[in-house]
Amino acid sequence: MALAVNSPAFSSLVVEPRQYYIAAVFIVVAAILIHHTWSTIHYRRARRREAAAEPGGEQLPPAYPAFIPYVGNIASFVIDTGKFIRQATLYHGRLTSSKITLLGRHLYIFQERETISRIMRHQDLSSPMSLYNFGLRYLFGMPKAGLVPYADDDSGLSAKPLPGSNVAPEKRIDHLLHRAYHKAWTGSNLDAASRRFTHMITAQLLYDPAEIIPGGAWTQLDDMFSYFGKAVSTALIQTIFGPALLQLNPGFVDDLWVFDDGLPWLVRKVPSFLVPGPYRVRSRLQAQIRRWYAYSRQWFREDSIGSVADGGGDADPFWGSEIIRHLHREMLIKTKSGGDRGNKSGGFMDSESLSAHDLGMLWGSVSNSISATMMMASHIFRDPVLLQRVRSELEEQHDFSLDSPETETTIDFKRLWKLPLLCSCYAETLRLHVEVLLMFSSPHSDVSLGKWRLPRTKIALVNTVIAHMDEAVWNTKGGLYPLNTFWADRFIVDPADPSSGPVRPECKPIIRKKPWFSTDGLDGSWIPYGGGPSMCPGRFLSKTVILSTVAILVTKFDMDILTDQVVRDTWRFGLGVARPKGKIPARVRRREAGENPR
Ligand code: HEM
Repeated sequence: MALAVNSPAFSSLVVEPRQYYIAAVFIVVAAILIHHTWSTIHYRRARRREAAAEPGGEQLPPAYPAFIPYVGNIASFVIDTGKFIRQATLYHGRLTSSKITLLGRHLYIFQERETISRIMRHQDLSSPMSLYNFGLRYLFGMPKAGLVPYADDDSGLSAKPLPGSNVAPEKRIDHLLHRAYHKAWTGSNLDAASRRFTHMITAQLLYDPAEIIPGGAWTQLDDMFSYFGKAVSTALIQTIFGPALLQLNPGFVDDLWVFDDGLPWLVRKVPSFLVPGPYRVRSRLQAQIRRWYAYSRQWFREDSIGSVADGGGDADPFWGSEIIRHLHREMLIKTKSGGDRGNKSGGFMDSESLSAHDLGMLWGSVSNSISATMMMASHIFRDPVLLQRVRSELEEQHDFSLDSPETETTIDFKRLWKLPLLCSCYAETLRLHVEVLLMFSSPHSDVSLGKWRLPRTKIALVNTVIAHMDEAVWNTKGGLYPLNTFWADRFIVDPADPSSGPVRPECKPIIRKKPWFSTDGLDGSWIPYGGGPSMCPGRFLSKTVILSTVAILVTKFDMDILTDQVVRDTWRFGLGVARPKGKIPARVRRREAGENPR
């Protein structure tokens, strides 16, 4: 029997397009839910197997559940990276390690303390070149040609190339750079740079020709963070890069701040047609750096090095310091015609790429140091008792007081390093505020990390925040000083008080007579500068920058911070030392010699 097309029976058999869509959506949702349930069951089983595993049994960290295969955990990772990593590495209240998937790419997050210690001691692990490539390309705008030497180098950063690598010694860009940084900021060069910095920051903070903060009177600052932060930027840039860069480009420091604000867009790879601002300021900064190159190439002479007016040591008024001269000698492509284009006969990159590299170095050193300095200062100024204790320690143990002469550099950075309370505040600031995802990789062979294994070429992540908040390690004095709060004395071990010190009382030796600053027992737990061969080479200069600036601020200024609403900017997670969201208004007063402490 034939069915008429326009009959009611026929139309009841016809499926409307809308019904197709509904069925398709239903199938997709069902598939997503099935995948999530399956991956959750798999994850839990793996965790149970982990708990039952014999000691020494080595396995891959289990995959953290995701809704959609391939896409994996990308949405949670991008929206709130810090929160997601915490969730992915906590199982039944215990820190652990997991594999996550981001658009088909597998990453391994390791968070147990013992595993972090092993990572930091492992000679085959160093920062992955893919990280450098990502940072230099997307954050600092290095052209593709400049990235090639990084991509080609799988030899690691240590003096001995990684087993399995065949990179020629002169092409080992990772090692050559790391060695140069190390030389720049240790030994006599570190002493000279520290002296230059303390000299310049004293000048920046104590001489205020525009009288923005006149002596004696209270002045309201719209944002104390940016006012004092700019002084630190200027002093640190001059210490490393010399005075010419800023003299030629008076807007450079302001541009660097604007760039810093835009970095969260760049790190998420949001294209320039959607957010043109950060790309524009980045190009402007690179052009300013190249203008400085041209000027310094023209005027620098070997006998410019070491002039007393520029701070002596390795300083010169054009390139600033030996590390910058070294980078220009060794990194820039050498050509027969003497410029940086034409027939190549050595070096790694042209001026355009080098200006992206230098922008990265400028930002990395300046942004982290400013944030750490201002966070440490604001913790001290917020607590009048602590402020008084820090002032007294500086006066009694360092002879640095309100009455110290301002006409010369009065800060002795080596003595600052010996002040237990100041150093404890410094270490506690970094514990509380450094938010970095450390990355490690082994290009040639799988790496054994105790109970876990990291496959070759895969990337391992360590979140400093989780390590810095590990209840199993850190001392809270029985819960009196929770780990999400600032406890100025956390890093002081007092022989008279068995419950003192940074690590839980049951795991520390007490051997001295006087209270002292200590990071003993914190392997894999206090890692603001990373660890192992790739640890931050600027950490010693950074400590001097932070301690000397805070010493001057607390001694020579009074400050009332006018807001309690300091909210951590989660949008910036992973970009170094966390800084507050929004401005920090403050009432500031220059203290005058001879006046009584408040
Ligand atoms: C509070 C301030 C600072 C913090 C928290 C910090 C932290 C870090 C971290 C976590 C790394 C990566 C380490 C790794 O890959 O394992 C790093 C690398 C680096 N830091 Fe710092 N840093 C600070 C200040 C400085 C300063 C002042 C300088 C320069 C004087 C500097 C120069 C560098 C350089 C050049 C690298 C790359 C090292 C390499 O390629 O071998 N940092 N820093």
